[in-house]
Amino acid sequence: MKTTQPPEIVYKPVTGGGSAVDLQSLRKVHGRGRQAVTALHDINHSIPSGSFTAVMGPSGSGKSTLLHCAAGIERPSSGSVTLAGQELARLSERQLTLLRRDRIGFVFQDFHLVPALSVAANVALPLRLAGRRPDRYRLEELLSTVGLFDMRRRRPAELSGGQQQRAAVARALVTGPEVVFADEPTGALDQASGHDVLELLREAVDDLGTTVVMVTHDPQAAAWADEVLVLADGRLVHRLTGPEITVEAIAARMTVLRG
Ligand SMILES: Nc1ncnc2c1ncn2[C@@H]1O[C@H](COP(=O)(O)OP(=O)(O)OP(=O)(O)O)[C@@H](O)[C@H]1O
Repeated sequence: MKTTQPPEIVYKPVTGGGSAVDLQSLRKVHGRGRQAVTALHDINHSIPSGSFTAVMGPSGSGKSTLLHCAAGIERPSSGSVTLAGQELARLSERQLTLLRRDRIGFVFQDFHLVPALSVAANVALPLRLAGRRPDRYRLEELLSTVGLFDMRRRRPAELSGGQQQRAAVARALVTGPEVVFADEPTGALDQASGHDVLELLREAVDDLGTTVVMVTHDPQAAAWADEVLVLADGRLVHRLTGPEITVEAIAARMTVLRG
């Protein structure tokens, strides 16, 4: 019997100047009927390849929903998302899983490290899951970059929160992803540890050409970005770029929204 396999993804490399994430008329409704909540209304935005974007907005404004739709974790209700050159609606679940595994990195507020594995094994995990043998030299270089080489044999519980998050950033970068999505990566950290994590994300953009998209509540964290998107009630209500981005300007914008 002839079986029809979904075609493997043909990756279009995202080249300089292109967009890493493209959102067209993106709309997301959670739930149905009377329970329905429109979390995103008609969002149009392109995130340039090799840039650092911060997504801000009051609680419930749609930040996580935007991140999840852009990363292919949630399907939009309508509109389109193009991520790393792929229009997500055209991909099967398996293709989407492969795209996320091979081309995308994730960093979460609460680290999501595997407690039973060493730091080195946690960092190498995305490669193992992809059936790729980690290159020892590259892995050690990455562990050194995030300042964890000497701690590589420890378990996550033997690290501070900041060290755990640096391990999580290394894990997100180990496959050489085009886009890293970070959901409140400094939310559980003190200021000094948060600074270290933001510096690593900034270096990934500047040195490796990675695109970083980060949800944050913190104007200090958002000030590391090249562009700050501000959401309110599921709409993109403001953008700050370049010299407009200062901690004070971001904080002032958030204060206006909180009323
Ligand atoms: N699974 C869901 N089912 C129903 N409503 C949802 C669901 N997820 C989110 N929502 C609603 O969608 C809206 C946007 O939620 P979202 O989590 O994206 O906001 P957020 O800006 O990330 O909030 P926070 O800063 O509090 O994390 C909110 O009104 C929320 O209650």
